[in-house]
Amino acid sequence: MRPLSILVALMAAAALVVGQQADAGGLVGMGVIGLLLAVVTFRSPGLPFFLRIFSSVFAIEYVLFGGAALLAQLGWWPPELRIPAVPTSLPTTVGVFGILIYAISFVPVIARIGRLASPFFESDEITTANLWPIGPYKIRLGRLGVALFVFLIVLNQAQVGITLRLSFFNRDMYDALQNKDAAAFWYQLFWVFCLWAGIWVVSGLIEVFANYTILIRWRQFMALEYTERWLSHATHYRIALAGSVDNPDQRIAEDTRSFVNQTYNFALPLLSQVSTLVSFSIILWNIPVAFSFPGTSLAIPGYIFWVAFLYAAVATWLTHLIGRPLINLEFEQEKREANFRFSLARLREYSEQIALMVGEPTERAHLAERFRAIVENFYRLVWRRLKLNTFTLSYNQISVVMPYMILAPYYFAGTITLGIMMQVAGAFDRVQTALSFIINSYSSIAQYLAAIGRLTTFEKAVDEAQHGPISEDALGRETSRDGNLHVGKAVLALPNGRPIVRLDRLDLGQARSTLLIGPSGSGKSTLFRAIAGIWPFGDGKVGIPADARIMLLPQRPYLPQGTLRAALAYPERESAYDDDAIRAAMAKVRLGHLADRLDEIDLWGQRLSGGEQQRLAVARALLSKPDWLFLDEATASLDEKLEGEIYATIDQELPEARIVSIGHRATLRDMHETIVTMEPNEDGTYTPTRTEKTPAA
Ligand SMILES: Nc1ncnc2c1ncn2[C@@H]1O[C@H](COP(=O)(O)OP(=O)(O)OP(=O)(O)O)[C@@H](O)[C@H]1O
Repeated sequence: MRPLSILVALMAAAALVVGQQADAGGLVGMGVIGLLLAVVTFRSPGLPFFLRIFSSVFAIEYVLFGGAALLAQLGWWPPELRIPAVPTSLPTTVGVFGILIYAISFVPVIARIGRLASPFFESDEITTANLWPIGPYKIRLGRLGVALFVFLIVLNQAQVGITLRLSFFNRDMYDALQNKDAAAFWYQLFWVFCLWAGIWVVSGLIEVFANYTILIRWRQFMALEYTERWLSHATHYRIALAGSVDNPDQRIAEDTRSFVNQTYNFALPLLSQVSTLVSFSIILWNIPVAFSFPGTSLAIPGYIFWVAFLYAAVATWLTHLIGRPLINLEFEQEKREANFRFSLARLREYSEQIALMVGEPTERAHLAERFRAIVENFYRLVWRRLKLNTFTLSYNQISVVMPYMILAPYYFAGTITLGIMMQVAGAFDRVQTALSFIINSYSSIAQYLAAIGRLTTFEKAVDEAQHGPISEDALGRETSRDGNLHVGKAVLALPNGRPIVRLDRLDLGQARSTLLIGPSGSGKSTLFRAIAGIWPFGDGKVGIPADARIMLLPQRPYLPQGTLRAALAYPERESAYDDDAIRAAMAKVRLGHLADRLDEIDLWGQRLSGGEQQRLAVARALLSKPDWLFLDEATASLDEKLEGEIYATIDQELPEARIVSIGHRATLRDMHETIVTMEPNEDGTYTPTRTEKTPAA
């Protein structure tokens, strides 16, 4: 950025010197703006990367256009080019844009957009791009993103240039019509129009391709990045426990898409609207139509421009007043839609349980309730949109005739030609469309802001789960040196802060197997969760032997989508174990009858019986051979005999592993060396206490 800011400063200084000598106010203005631009360009490394892209583009354009304007001023502009000389207003305008970007970066919502959008453009990931005619080549994803984005910015500005050129075609064509000059008319139509319209079409096609490419890559990057952060360190579980954000799935799937599309759909059109505004404003400013304050001879410079400007500015302000409540309504709508989807997904997941309980009427009522919430908010949205549309539609209609109403008296008086009137009508339309960009896209702005809000709260929740009050560090981990696993000086609490387990020290692993028993709700599973490092509420230390591999089998194991083999290998990949090892493990947990269906894809979580699912989970442990195996009522669905056999298998197959079980059955006592009981305290908490082992009755 530094070399660029020096270049800008040099150009500004040159403009000031030449401007001063030639007494050219335009050049002096360009120089002053340039100096300011040099300062903000110098400071722009402090901006989010995404905004820096814009500010660099403007700084480069300032230098290029500024150089051209300077040449023109010095009379060195080559006439052979047959291109009109660059006016000083062009570099001045892009300079103002550059300064504006810096200024708006302090607006909180813009800073937030910059922060959310930047990681894609900074990504170091290597990817393959297919660029015709070069073919596929490797490039950093961030670089590809920046290249495409800059290309699209420049293309958009070029398109503004083409529209500007076509507005002159309009003027010349109407003048030819008015003068009944057939040759000039056909020349304009065939040569001027066809050429520029052709360029316009081709640039539009290129834009569509570049646009879709950047959008899908950007979205892919964001969705994967959010998924990774959500999944790492059991963040998804902790966020759900803390209840800090609703529907994270919607945020990853829908809001990233909405953010990427809308950021693009606002940034570029906004840029081209502002460029349009500036370039067509110049046309309006120079229209030879005078208006004096009544009773005086004081003329208003740029009268038509001011009319267009005030007309659109007042309308934009009114739109904002009418449309503001849409932002919250859109936010609420998305939330209610996501709640409805979530309820449907849960119904599918618990389909069997619901069918067995004949819970369909209750489910139907619940779903109807959720949909009623959608409809309720939807009507509020429609009502608000109706109010907004009443205004915008009327406004758009009035805008069609507005310029003619203003200009007709001048045309009839012969002050302006038909061509000029038509050109001004077109320019008026462009200027007011550019200014009413906000008016016409207020609903999408509301949706955009809602998506930004949801992504920001999601990021905050992820951050808290990883570094804040509900992070892994809440119940700190340490390395145990004696080979045992211990929990020391700990208080485990509920999400609302109520303590449920207190203990000074609990050592596990001195005995090969330990059974944890106690009343229901006394915090046994919570203690397991704390040992696994996923319970964020409370205080204390959990000591784990270095490099110890821990596996925890819950009462209801999770079976992923896909083949039975994938379910057995989970959490490893499907191909992690060879066929023989898998079949042997299945036989040991009495699942041999399923050995032929290993590669069948099914909803295994709904297909297998509860006992089969629990044995499948034990087979995972046999395959993975952990150092520590925690079973949280992991065999509760088996009959006592089978449970005994499974424990004997674990004993035999994992001779090195330490086993810790939670279970209520008396027969389990015989299968463990020591017993730890959750003893009640006076304050309603429980403390795990080692107890004498008495044989089962
Ligand atoms: N996410 C949660 N939010 C609020 N309360 C919770 C949460 N998880 C557990 N609890 C509460 O914490 C207490 C201990 O639960 P835990 O599952 O640890 O008990 P447990 O001893 O394993 O019970 P059981 O023998 O019935 O399985 C219970 O009162 C339970 O309702």
